[in-house]
Amino acid sequence: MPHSIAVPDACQWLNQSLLHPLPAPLALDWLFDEGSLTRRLTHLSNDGFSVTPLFEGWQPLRDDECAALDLPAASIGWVREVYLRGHGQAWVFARSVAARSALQGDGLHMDELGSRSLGELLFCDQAFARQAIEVCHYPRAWLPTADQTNGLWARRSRFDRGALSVLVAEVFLPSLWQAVHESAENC
Ligand SMILES: C=C(O[C@@H]1C=C(C(=O)O)C=C[C@H]1O)C(=O)O
Repeated sequence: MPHSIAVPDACQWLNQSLLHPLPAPLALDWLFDEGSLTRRLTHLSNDGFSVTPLFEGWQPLRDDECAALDLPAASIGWVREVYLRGHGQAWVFARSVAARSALQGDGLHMDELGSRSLGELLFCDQAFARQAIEVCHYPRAWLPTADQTNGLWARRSRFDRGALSVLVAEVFLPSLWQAVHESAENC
C-alpha cells in the first residue's frame, strides 16, 4: 500500500522582507507590483484582456483567509474565483473573498461583477486602501484541476474600505510567465 503523500493545503504567506531566497527579479517585479493587475495585463495583452468567472457564491472561508480578515474560523464569505485571461489564455487564477457580515453592511456588489474586473471597483474607488502584499507557493489542491502544479507563485493583499475588507489572491500561471518573457516589456 503506497504511503499517502501529505499534500500541503496551506499557504505560508510572507512579505518581501521574509523571502529567502528572493524570486528572480522579473517575478519579484510582478509579485510586488502595487498597481492594478488588470491594467498591467490589459497592457501586456494589447487590450486582449478578459475575466472568466469560475465560481461565485457563499462558502465557509479557509483558515488563512479568516486569519487575514480577522474573522472566526469557517466564517461565511463571498468567494469569487476567476481566470484573468490574455488573448483567451488563462494567465492568472484569482480568488477574492469578503466576509458576509461586512458585505451585507456595504454597497460593494461583488455578486454583480460577472466578467467585469473586480479591480475596476477596488482601484476606481479611492476609499479602498491596499494593505501589504504577501506571497507564497500556492497549494496545488487549491487550483483548478487543469492548473494543478506545485510551486506556482501567488500573491495576496487586502483592500480595506471602512468595515469592509476584500482579500484578493492571484496565482501567476506558467502561461503568464511565458507571455512576459515573450513581450517587448523585457526590452
Ligand atoms: C485587484 C484587481 O482585480 C483583479 C480582478 C479580479 C476579479 O475580477 O475577480 C481578481 C483579481 C484581480 O487581479 C486588480 O485588477 O488588480
